[in-house]
Amino acid sequence: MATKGDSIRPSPIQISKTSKLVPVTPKTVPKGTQQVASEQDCVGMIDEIKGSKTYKLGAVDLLTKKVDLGLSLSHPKEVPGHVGSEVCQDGGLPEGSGEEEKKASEHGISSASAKSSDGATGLVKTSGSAKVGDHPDYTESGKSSMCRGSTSSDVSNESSYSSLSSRINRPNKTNDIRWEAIQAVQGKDGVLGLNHFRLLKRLGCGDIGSVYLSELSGTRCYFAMKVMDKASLASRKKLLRAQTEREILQSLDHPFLPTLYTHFETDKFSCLVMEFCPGGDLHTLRQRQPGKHFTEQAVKFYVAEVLLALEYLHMLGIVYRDLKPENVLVREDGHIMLSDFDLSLRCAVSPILVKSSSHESEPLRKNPVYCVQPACIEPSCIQPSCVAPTTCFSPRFFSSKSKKDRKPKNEMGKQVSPLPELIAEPTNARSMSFVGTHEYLAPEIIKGEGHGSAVDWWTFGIFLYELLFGKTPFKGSGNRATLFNVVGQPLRFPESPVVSFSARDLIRGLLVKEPQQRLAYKRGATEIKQHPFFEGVNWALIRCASPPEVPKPVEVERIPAPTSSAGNKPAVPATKDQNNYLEFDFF
Ligand SMILES: Nc1ncnc2c1ncn2[C@@H]1O[C@H](COP(=O)(O)OP(=O)(O)OP(=O)(O)O)[C@@H](O)[C@H]1O
Repeated sequence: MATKGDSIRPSPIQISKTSKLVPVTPKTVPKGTQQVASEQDCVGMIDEIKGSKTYKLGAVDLLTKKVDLGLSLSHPKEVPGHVGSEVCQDGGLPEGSGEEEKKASEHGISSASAKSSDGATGLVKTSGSAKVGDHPDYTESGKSSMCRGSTSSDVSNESSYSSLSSRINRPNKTNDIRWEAIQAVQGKDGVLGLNHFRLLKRLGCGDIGSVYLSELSGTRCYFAMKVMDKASLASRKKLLRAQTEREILQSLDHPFLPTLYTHFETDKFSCLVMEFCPGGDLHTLRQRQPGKHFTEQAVKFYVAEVLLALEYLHMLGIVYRDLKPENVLVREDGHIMLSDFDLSLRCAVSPILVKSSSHESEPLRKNPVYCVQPACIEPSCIQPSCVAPTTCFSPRFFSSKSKKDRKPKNEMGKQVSPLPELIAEPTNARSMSFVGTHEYLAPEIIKGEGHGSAVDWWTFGIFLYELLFGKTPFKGSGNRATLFNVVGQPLRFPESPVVSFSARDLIRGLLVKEPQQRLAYKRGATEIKQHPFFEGVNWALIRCASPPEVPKPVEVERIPAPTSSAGNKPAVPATKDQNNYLEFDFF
């Protein structure tokens, strides 16, 4: 949600492996961490990318020249960072939730998802405002709905699937009032649809859809609903991306990753209902800091949480591939949520328990403790309850003691690493896709050498650098120059702000151009957690630590719903064809 700020990045790029990316040989682009690639080498490399068919479709036009495609967006103010390859074609706000079935069907909502006749009752007819985060009045238990299937005969297969998927047990959501509210409505009405929600405000627009702040009608439970226009996805060949994102979201249950409360389809739209993060994203938050960079303590907090999220994803065989501050959202409690999985790669993973909770160190190649299935790429194969070690955090996150008061290292070791050590690094994954955001692209992606999970550790290094210094290390005057720098320029640190030796040392370890030499290549997040930068972090309990900043509750204006006599204005916003989104027209 990088709506403001001085550095608006282009949207990520993606060229699938079917594009004719010709890997650059070591001869053309020198390997090694400190070698400098000549401009000629990189020109050759980029020309080869440019020559591919996919390039001509637009995605990598960003490498060499600015394309205006993204500038035709209807809401340029709301979608900065998206001057990239694709126009946001989500078709605007979907049909009015809570509107009568007739109107809904006129505008493309299937009778299945719009069938609830009490949709209108969900419209709040009082004025005033409510704070997001207030506990809802809603008290009905959803538990009885857990085993009830949809009774609707006209729901699509996908809708039925979504209602089933939302019943997956998620231990992290046991006491979540939103979860219960969704379950209760599902139990009452069967499959959820747009008519169950009030779309209050557009939060932003990505490459494959728009995200709206939504209220589950009558519950004061707020969600972020990602709405994707299916026809647009199909015509732009983005269906697979959308499906990947949905399947990944369905498999997650982690405090720093999004909860997918439900998913449903209408004739026209595919909708993902997720947790709403009122704190915006770290890119926007960083711009508000003095000097436009975070303090080292704040950085330690944010990157530690991101690290745990990445560790969990790797355990599931998911290479995230798009880490950047824009994708790290701040929840209402100030903790983070990594969002946006449409560029992620799913692959096989073979977790190895290298150390049990005592300090044994013999590698256990069988995995009796964890039940992540080796080589299982289907999220449904993974039991969320098997990954408990990554879900606990520390109330005393930062060591507040002075150096002389600190316990000897071995005692600290006992305090901070009592957990078993598990390596679940999908290092053998190989993708030839050209995906990511220029300033964050790993050298092996740019060189087309094939990449695996080590790209996430590279981007983690860039992310750490940007939060600390307020800029990324290899940014050039344009995208092309940035790519040259990533591949060939050595890492340098600015003189200010002053950053600790351990932070710089960690960045140096992560931003090694050769993936095999990079920190965490072999043992994943475990290697990073043990770096002195994180000394004193109690990984098991970070969730209870005080965040650097807790967002103010968002005021949601309760605009009275129009009565049926106020019908001279359309109850739904205009579509993009009318080139005029009327977001608040109805609400
Ligand atoms: N759960 C959420 N809570 C609050 N805002 C969100 C949430 N999810 C997404 N957003 C905001 O909505 C906007 C669109 O998000 P979305 O994930 O669709 O795309 P994106 O991250 O901009 O990029 P991409 O093009 O890779 O999909 C972003 O600005 C994001 O910050």
